[in-house]
Amino acid sequence: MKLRDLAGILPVEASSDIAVTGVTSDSRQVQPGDLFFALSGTKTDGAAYATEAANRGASAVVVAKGAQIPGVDIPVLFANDPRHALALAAARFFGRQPRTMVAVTGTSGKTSVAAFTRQIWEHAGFAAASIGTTGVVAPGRNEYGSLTTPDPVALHRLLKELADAGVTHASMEASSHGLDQRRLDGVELAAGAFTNLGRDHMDYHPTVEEYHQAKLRLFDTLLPKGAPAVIFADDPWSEPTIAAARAAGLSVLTVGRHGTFLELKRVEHERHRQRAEIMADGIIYEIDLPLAGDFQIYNALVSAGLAIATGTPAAKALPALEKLKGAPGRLDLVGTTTAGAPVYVDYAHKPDALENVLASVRPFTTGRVLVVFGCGGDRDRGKRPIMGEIATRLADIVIVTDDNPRSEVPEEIRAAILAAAPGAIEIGDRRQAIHEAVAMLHAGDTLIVAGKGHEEGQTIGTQTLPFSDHEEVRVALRERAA
Ligand SMILES: CC(=O)N[C@H]1[C@@H](OP(=O)(O)OP(=O)(O)OC[C@H]2O[C@@H](n3ccc(=O)[nH]c3=O)[C@H](O)[C@@H]2O)O[C@H](CO)[C@@H](O)[C@@H]1O[C@H](C)C(=O)N[C@@H](C)C(=O)N[C@H](CCC(=O)O)C(=O)O
Ligand SMILES: Nc1ncnc2c1ncn2[C@@H]1O[C@H](COP(=O)(O)OP(=O)(O)OP(=O)(O)O)[C@@H](O)[C@H]1O
Ligand SMILES: N[C@H](CCC[C@H](N)C(=O)O)C(=O)O
Ligand SMILES: [Mg+2]
Repeated sequence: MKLRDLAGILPVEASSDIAVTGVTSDSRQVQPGDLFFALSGTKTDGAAYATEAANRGASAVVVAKGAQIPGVDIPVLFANDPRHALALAAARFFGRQPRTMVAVTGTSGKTSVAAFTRQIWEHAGFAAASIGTTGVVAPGRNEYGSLTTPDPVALHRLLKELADAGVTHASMEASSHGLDQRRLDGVELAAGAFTNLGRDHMDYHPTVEEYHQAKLRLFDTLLPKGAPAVIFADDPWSEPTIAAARAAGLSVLTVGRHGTFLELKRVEHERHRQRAEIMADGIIYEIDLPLAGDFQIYNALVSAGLAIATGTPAAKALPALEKLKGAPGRLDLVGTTTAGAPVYVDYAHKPDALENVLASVRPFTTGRVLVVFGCGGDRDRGKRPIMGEIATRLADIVIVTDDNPRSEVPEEIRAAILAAAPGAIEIGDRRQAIHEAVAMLHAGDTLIVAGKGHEEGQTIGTQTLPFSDHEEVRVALRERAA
């Protein structure tokens, strides 16, 4: 590609035949010929690395208008919004994406909705992929992920690979960080979805309103006019989201008890399944959803809404719900004690999710609900006492442990939770906490190990040690049975 091929995105001269052999926003990754985007970030300013990028052979550098930049002997291009320009440039550079792409935002349920939408499409016969917190899943491909919404360069490289491999449909998670940092600005979206809004990432967004505004970018900025916006209708934040989507000229499709596109007429929650009556276009579908957790029917409705909105007939999409498999680590039944007490691993690491998961196992627990959880270090400190209070209110036995303390002192994180969790037991070592909890189980009890879900490591300081809640639960159950 030539620099002039980025016309319309960057102020390039029509005659600029400088070769661009890649795009990157990290000076450490610059290869000769790359176009370097100097981004101002949360820790540092990429402009400070322009010289390093030039020394490594960058073809040109893009900086924000008005930014201070050291003198370099390569062309310097100015952009109003360099992150937006990077996303568009990455899309143009890689050039291909699956034809039908959808993105889902919301505080909880994104990973589940992305996974369910892929499964419904697969069921309808499409080559489909999902991209998000748990990684990339596509035909012949299943990779562990890191970011929920990958950075634009990684994202568009991936989208090209998927398209080249014949994937026609892809669902992705749009995190509030991803939306705010313009990571998906270059993706052509056929539809978008909203699940719900609760407290999350208060270390990044100053207020809940601003957090909501970041999520709304999907609807008011990214989706093309007239595109379908599938919105869960029963959340306190549904109304303002619907209003914003309408104002942006989208075709609003609501799902849930208050939904008109997919109306939930009746639902019976059972321990490992939900039986639901869903009305679509005047026809009632009786669905037996094989997943634990009251909230999964809502995620299933949003997913079916996305599949139908992008062309899968309701008569195919809704029956596909009967075959859904949960995303890894989302109210995932790992095993039961010999007396039949179930142990679930769940990714609830924020207040609303913890509240939902504990509330949804209570009706099926004749004995006690036990919960093992902690809060991540270098993340929102405000949620710690809130989660302590929720656990104490909704569980009978609360064990507070560590969950990725990162650079913080683990005892201090635990103390912040314990301050609002009278009677809770403190066991810092997560392995020991899980083993002790499993040892406490009697017939009729339910244990939830919350916070890490699919994660495969425990980050202490800057080191990530291998750790899996699934594995520890399995070992503890085996030891107990022996
Ligand atoms: C806080 C945050 O979101 N940071 C993201 C952001 O980094 P940043 O721009 O703030 O980085 P920075 O360190 O200040 O550096 C500024 C710029 O200088 C560049 N640089 C830096 C050093 C150098 O030597 N040379 C150089 O060029 C950097 O590459 C960067 O472009 O942009 C980077 C590129 O896209 C991301 O990798 C990075 O994610 C970090 C690793 C992260 O942990 N993000 C988490 C919080 C996150 O995004 N989470 C969400 C939601 C999770 C969920 O709830 O599911 C997600 O989507 O995963
Ligand atoms: N619709 C929902 N409403 C409330 N809680 C939910 C819902 N869906 C999932 N949860 C809870 O949130 C946890 C995370 O679910 P999921 O991974 O699907 O959401 P997410 O939005 O991708 O979260 P993250 O941003 O952490 O990746 C689940 O383990 C469950 O406890
Ligand atoms: N993507 C989220 C996941 C947090 C999961 C929890 N296990 C923690 O480490 O806090 C984050 O990085 O904030
Ligand atoms: Mg997710």
